Amino acid sequence: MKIDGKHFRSIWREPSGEVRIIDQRWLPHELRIVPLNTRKDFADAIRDMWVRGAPLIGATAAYGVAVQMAADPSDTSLDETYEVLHETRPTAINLKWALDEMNKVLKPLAPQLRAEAAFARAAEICDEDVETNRQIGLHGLEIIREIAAKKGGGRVNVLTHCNAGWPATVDWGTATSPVYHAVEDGIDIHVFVDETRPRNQGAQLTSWELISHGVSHDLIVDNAGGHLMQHGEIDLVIVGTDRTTARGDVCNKIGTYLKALAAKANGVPFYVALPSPTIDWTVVDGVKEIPIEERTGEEVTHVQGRDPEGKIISVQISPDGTPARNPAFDVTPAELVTGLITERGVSPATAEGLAAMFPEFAVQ
Ligand SMILES: CSC[C@@H](O)[C@@H](O)C(=O)COP(=O)(O)O
Repeated sequence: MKIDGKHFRSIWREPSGEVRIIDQRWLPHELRIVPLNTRKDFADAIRDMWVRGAPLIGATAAYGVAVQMAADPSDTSLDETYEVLHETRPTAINLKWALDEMNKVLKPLAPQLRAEAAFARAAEICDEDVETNRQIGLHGLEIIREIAAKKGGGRVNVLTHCNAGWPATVDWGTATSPVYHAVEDGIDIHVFVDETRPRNQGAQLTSWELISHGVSHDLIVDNAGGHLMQHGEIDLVIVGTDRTTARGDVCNKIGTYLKALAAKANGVPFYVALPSPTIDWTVVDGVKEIPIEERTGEEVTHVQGRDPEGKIISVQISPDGTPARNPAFDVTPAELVTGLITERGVSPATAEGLAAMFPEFAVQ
């Protein structure tokens, strides 16, 4: 998508061979592009959220393997790299998926052939992500078109949580892709953006990308969604996911579950946009089985923003020494999900629905 009219992906390889990312810690206030040169750079970038969002975490890990293969293509190095990158963040399954994809290609190869093959597969993973998200957008567009038609062409209001936009993927985004396609289709569409405490991905990233693309939106506090639904101001919810189970339980940014409950209580359709690498076919009960990342309490006791001089600063908002819990994700049970918007179409959030859509992956 575009920044100041120029097309960007969230990760790319320069003609010189260097892998670069947008360091998302400074958005929306500063656009900092940084190279990732070593395995440690890649691990730090994922763990400390220079990059974030399930699909982008996977793509970054793939390039991390490639860069390490250029430095040391031995079996030991390949195995260690899997471990080092895998332990950076526990919840998004795309990380493991991408590392497994890399291993599938690299393990059978002689070490001297690994670097080139690794860069080629990492580039493919990125291209596949872009196309997958484009397809998700087209399937999501059908849902939005139907709602627009029911409203006689009136404004379609979408609520979204966290950032499941293009900075969370290689391009297009998952939850935002249907929105961008709707805009292109000429549909009058408006997005309510949950700020998404504690890291404020909605306030800092979703608002930023929607402004950049001229998409009508309002930033709202996390607790406003239920009120807006009660008053008929939301037509549908679309969120992303970090891991979806074989029966359609959806793990996503903390707070998603509360939005799903409010949507159910108010008869608002609740959709989840997901590329198939986000499905963990080995897991059924999301609440019991998905590891939920616990991040530092400092993300809760402090907020980051720009001061009047334009400097990016962190401000403490609670008393000194306040203990804080910071679970980063929650699980929305499948029965609260209206549908899963995948690259192959919209599936019901059921084991049967997902297995019918992806028969080659479903565990029998
Ligand atoms: C397309 S992204 C879906 C999710 O990855 C997104 O909504 C989300 O929860 C991101 O969490 P983050 O902690 O910023 O990596």
